[in-house]
Amino acid sequence: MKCLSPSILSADFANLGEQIRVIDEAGADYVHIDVMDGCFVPNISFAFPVLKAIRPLTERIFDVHLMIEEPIRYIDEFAAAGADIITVHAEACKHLDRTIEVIKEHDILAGVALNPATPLEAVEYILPKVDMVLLMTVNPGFGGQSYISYCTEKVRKLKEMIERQGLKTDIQVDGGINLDNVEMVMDAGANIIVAGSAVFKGDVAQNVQDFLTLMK
Ligand SMILES: O=C(CO)[C@H](O)[C@H](O)COP(=O)(O)O
Repeated sequence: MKCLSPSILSADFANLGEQIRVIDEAGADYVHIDVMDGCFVPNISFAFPVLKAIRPLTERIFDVHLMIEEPIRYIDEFAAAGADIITVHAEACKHLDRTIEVIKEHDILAGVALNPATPLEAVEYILPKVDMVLLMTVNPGFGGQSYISYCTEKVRKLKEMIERQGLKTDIQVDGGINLDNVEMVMDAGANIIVAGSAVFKGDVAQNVQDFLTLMK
């Protein structure tokens, strides 16, 4: 299953509700919600109040990417605010296994994310417990950066690791994905595509449709 997950970090916040309606009507599968704490990453974005405000606007999957230190402290709040998937960074968790367990207790999907330079071994043992691995393809913190080319090989190796373990874990890529490189990352094995600036710059509905056409 291939899914497009537009990152609202790049949306026009003054018209956030309207932008969510546009991506929903254009057929985006997920809404990617980047939560940043100014500590794990050098930027601060938004959290529960924004999730709660936009939750009634769409039934699309809320794909919540927590770029925060020790996310275990806030899993209950994000689940209550309407998250369908919560992804935490392996680098941000003292106890990754316990954090994943807490997400699963809410009967929602659990993901684990890795920064570009973090080796895949960091997820080897947790793979059977997670629904998705998010490979960052830029250094997290900001939209609009360029794709880091060594990440393509990393996606391929993750796909092999997943297959070796007999699993069907989703592979999400996030950062610098656009209409020119989306087929390359899908060929490498990614099936959940996050795109921020490539969706929200210009004609948002057309951009979603262009991605979905290439992702068929
Ligand atoms: O997680 C993120 C930043 O940390 C964003 O989701 C990501 O950068 C998407 O933005 P763009 O597609 O513009 O690169």
